[in-house]
Amino acid sequence: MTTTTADLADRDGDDVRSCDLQLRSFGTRRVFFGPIRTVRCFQDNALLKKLLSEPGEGGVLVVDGAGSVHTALVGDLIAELGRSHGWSGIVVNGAIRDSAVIDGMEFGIKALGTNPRKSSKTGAGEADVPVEFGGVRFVPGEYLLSDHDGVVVSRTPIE
Ligand SMILES: O=C([O-])CC(=O)C(=O)O
Repeated sequence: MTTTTADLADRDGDDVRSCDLQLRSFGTRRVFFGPIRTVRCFQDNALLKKLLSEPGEGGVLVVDGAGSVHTALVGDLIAELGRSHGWSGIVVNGAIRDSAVIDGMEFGIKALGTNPRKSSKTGAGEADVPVEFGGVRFVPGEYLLSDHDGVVVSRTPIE
């Protein structure tokens, strides 16, 4: 991977699909990319835990938690599930916890922030549907690159 999000912004100009949210970075993998899978949920993390327990095949899980930072959608155990199942990283429109541990993990996470309060575990939500936040539509099967400058989505694979 030599392409940066700034390269994609230059390539696509006004059409660049760059997320406007100023997400915080966690984990040692500060650059991650791959095909998109999605979960939409609200303060409930059973569904995303299920997906991260399946082979990730280098994908990026985009979690639309509706911007709620009231509960943590990801903690160190769920992050480790994703890392060990071959996911490249997770982008969360919501909060995480156990951030000190996650910061030492070879994994990539971007999230709005942190909150130690746990989420419910009913499985409510939807998987693999298009989600939208920060002015970007995240479409399952399209490609996402996250680096030091931001998060950008592309219809074509990023190399
Ligand atoms: O289980 C949770 O709700 C999140 C968590 O603490 C973890 O992943 O370690």
